[in-house]
Amino acid sequence: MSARIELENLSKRYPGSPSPAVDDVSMEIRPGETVVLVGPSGCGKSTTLRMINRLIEPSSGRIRIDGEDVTRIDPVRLRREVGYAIQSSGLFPHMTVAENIALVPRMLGWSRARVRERVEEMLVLVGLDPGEFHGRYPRRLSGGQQQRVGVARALAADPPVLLMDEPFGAVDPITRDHLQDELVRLQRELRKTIVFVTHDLDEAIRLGDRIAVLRERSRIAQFDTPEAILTGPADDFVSGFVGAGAALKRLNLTRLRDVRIGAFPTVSVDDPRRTVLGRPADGPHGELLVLDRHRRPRAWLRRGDLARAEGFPARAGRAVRTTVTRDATLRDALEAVLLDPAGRVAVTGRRGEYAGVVDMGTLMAAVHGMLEADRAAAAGRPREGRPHRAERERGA
Ligand SMILES: Nc1ncnc2c1ncn2[C@@H]1O[C@H](COP(=O)(O)OP(=O)(O)OP(=O)(O)O)[C@@H](O)[C@H]1O
Repeated sequence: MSARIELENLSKRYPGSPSPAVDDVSMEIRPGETVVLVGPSGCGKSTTLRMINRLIEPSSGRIRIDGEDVTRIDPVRLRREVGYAIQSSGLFPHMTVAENIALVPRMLGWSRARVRERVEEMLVLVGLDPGEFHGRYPRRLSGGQQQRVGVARALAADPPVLLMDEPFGAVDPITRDHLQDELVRLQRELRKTIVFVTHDLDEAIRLGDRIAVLRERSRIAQFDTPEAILTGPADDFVSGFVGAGAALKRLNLTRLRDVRIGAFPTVSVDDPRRTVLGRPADGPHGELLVLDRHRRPRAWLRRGDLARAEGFPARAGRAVRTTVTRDATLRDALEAVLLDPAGRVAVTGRRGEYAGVVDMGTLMAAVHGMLEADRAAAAGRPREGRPHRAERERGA
């Protein structure tokens, strides 16, 4: 369920301000896409966003959701149709996690049983164990957990539109990366129309199907795909904002699931010694990867390890310490490969099962492929029919 959002000559002048905070903005956001508004502090991103759910009334112009003027939609229905998540989660401190999530469904008059069921469902969706978190108060949650509850609350009434104002702004960088990945995963399932505000370009690149780079008074400097903005900034303002390292930033655009990962020789802990000895360690690193009974990467095995180990192969080799998931960006994978003493890292699927091995060779081949595609695009090949980010990542 998703909806089209149209902003039409939208302006906002705060009382007493000499100039408008938002000046004559028009844009169309397609159903099911994630649009990120990015721009320097004070340029009017939040004001623009909050006019969509009427937390702020426009001075002039119009906003339509699926063709309907939002000023005509009654406030209760608007809450149902537009979820809203903000920095520092905005949870009510005197309410439990469950009560916070139940807020809009209750307001809509859902039955107790339905509300209870929905709360559980939302907690599972954002990766929190209902038994553990249901009755907790927000002050007893970490920053990242609070943000998850904030997202669960915004999604509780299954709104077609989700507005997010720097929702991950207040958490540490690692948690933030994680929450961004989770949002990409959620969006793959939910396909909401999301408008997301941030001043962090990397976040915009990771999350946006399209990015609107805003300058002062929310004027649109460029509104396009992340690739187009990175490879063809419209003017000096955008290139200044994109800054140096555009090629490196591109690594954030691609996930391991989208690139070819070469096969690597593997054996199982249950394989008899003879089978393992018969298996040449013929990978690019002269190693075999030992998988446990659930096919999870367990140890790297070299020729020399074969003779030494007792209880072989279960206790042989070097334990696998770092893995990356297929949802990791190439940048995350590059970081892991650079930090790995042997320059290779095992890739895993959702349940930790083996999915391949990446090394510099894999990453370079992927980057070269991307650059070639860029050159082809620059040579004027049509880009119509470009699938949404979520579809691209599903491999559609
Ligand atoms: N309630 C208000 N009254 C008067 N001026 C306001 C009000 N809220 C925001 N402004 C002004 O409007 C402009 C845009 O603010 P807004 O919060 O929309 O920007 P932003 O791009 O979201 O900024 P940031 O990234 O720093 O959150 C700023 O100059 C701000 O000072």
